[in-house]
Amino acid sequence: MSATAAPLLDVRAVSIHFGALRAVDAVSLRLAAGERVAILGPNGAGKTTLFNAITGTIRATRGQVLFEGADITRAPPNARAHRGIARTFQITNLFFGLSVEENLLLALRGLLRSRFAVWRDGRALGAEHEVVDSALERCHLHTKRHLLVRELSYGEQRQLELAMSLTSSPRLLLLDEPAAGLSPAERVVMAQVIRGLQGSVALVLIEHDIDLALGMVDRVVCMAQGAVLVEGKPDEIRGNEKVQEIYLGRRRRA
Ligand SMILES: Nc1ncnc2c1ncn2[C@@H]1O[C@H](COP(=O)(O)OP(=O)(O)OP(=O)(O)O)[C@@H](O)[C@H]1O
Repeated sequence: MSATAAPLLDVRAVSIHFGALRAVDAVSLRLAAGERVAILGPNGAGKTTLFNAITGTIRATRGQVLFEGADITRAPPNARAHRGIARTFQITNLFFGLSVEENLLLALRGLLRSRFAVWRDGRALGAEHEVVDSALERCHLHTKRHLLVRELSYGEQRQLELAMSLTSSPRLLLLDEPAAGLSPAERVVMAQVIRGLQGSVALVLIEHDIDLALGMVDRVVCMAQGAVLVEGKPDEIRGNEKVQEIYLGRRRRA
């Protein structure tokens, strides 16, 4: 990030309290355009709560969240989505009896309802197909476009969730455990898809598989007990004793 450019995302000393519990305690996080950051940490560290404060499903008790310089601390999730922040759709939002392409068009039209008139001229239809083609390519689903969602493997359905999030052309995408429940082979594909997004969209991802996470991002923020314990590049995190103790050590004992 250059010294003068405003960060894409600027989380400033955000705290989130649930009664007496400080689930997130004065956490700051800055992301440049296109940067990819993983949030790691043991159960209860505050990862999901911080993530939700960025998407807007939880409001910060203290601190500020800025996106492209605008204060969105109090903005609801749909206003944040309109500004360019997306999170993955859940499989429960997919229409299993419709094709992959139809699901993507529905995601896109849901978003575009207010931008285009109900009727569409040829130019708008062409623009829609460009967005759908690009999402299919980027999520390795271009050969599956006419299949029904129920005919996809579980891994492909997760890829489709990601593709649907891309239809809004977000500048920041939040991924909550994108590889959870996938087979080893499906995890490899998901990691390729996520790495392939490099440069086009900034990412904040929570992932419990530390090796997978370290291979997908530029920077890692490791949280414990609501605070940032360590922050650094994947190689620095791999060799960090504190991280090994609280995270890798925990996993070795498991
Ligand atoms: N809505 C809520 N009300 C009360 N406490 C909550 C709420 N949401 C989370 N917490 C508590 O806040 C703390 C942080 O939870 P959070 O889910 O953010 O952790 P996490 O790092 O995402 O953990 P995990 O990896 O298990 O998902 C935990 O102690 C949790 O019990």
